[in-house]
Amino acid sequence: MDNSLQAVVAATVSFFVVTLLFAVIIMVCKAKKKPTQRRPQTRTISKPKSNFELISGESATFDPSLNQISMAELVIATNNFSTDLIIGDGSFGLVYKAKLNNQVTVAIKKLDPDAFQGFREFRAEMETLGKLRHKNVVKILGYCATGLDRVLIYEFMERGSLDQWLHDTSSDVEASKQQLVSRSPLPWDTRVKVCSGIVDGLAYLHGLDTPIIHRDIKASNVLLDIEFEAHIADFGLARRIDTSHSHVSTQVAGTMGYMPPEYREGNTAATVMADVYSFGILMIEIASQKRPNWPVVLDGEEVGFIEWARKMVEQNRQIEMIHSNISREELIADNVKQYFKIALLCTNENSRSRPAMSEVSQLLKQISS
Ligand SMILES: Nc1ncnc2c1ncn2[C@@H]1O[C@H](COP(=O)(O)OP(=O)(O)OP(=O)(O)O)[C@@H](O)[C@H]1O
Repeated sequence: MDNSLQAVVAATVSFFVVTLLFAVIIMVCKAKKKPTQRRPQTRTISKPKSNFELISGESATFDPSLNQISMAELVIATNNFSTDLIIGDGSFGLVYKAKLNNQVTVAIKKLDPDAFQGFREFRAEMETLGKLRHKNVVKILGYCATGLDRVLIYEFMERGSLDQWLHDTSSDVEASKQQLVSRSPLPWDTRVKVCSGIVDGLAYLHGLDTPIIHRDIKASNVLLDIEFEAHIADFGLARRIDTSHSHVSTQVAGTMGYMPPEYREGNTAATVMADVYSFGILMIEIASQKRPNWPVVLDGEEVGFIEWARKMVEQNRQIEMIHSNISREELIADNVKQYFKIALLCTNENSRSRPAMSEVSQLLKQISS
């Protein structure tokens, strides 16, 4: 090998040695930095607990002041989720009545881990309800998220849901009878009070900087406290809307009988006016105790719920629309007429002609005062 070839080989070998050395140095430096740079796989809120395991990013939009309650405490409080303590059975899981360590009685909703929807429900409730504060919106007191279990803890509503006061729901959950204060027909004034509470809750949601559309206003989503104050519950379908747009496009959501006519016409935009319509239907249900998704017999003919209401009002038969278990002596004819007038305004076929909830609140106050 001549001298020049030897020089080339030497230069190449030293180049590789130096490059290898640099690579090793860089790798060592990276390995040293790794522990401080790595992002945690799960995110926690304020007080991480050993059993706390949210999906990455799940907690990002929750109110940090919400209490994390351990599964161990819930198991003790519910006697291992005993069937004796069941007070409700919703589409996302069972609801239990229990007393926590701090002696506060609560309603515990254990979402069904098999249902994917259960996870969505958890997120939706935490992201919307978890941040709201209004006397007519049910409060979340805490939550538990461990493994696949998702549990929501609410303030306990002594008088259960409104539908239990309007319809025979005894077959739903027999045990609930022992857990809730006994029921008797609601007096007329109480019904108007319940309506006012729902209206004030909805006016609050719709009046937020980023308004919230509930999208599933119905009797089973209204809970009653000991004073018959209404609390809007179940925000699993709720949507926040950007105020720069009057609506958000979405899939049709809600419950048959309460859904506005624009949904039938294929207009799937979610607007606050859909809530106004559902509330109008609920007002008629509260007075008549008829179920909105069942046909009604009017003068020997079967008609739809809203058609029945409109025809009865046209014929000036408002008092007849009120369920027979309400004493006629309680009723003031003008107030009853005004009540159904408001209900029909809210259920106007044209969504733009429906009143805002703040307006409905004023109109209702005229009856209740
Ligand atoms: N905070 C609470 N206080 C008292 N009872 C409650 C509370 N939350 C729920 N319940 C009871 O549990 C029942 C089931 O509630 P849940 O919200 O799971 O379902 P739902 O609204 O009745 O039905 P769906 O989920 O199909 O809309 C209610 O009807 C009510 O009787």
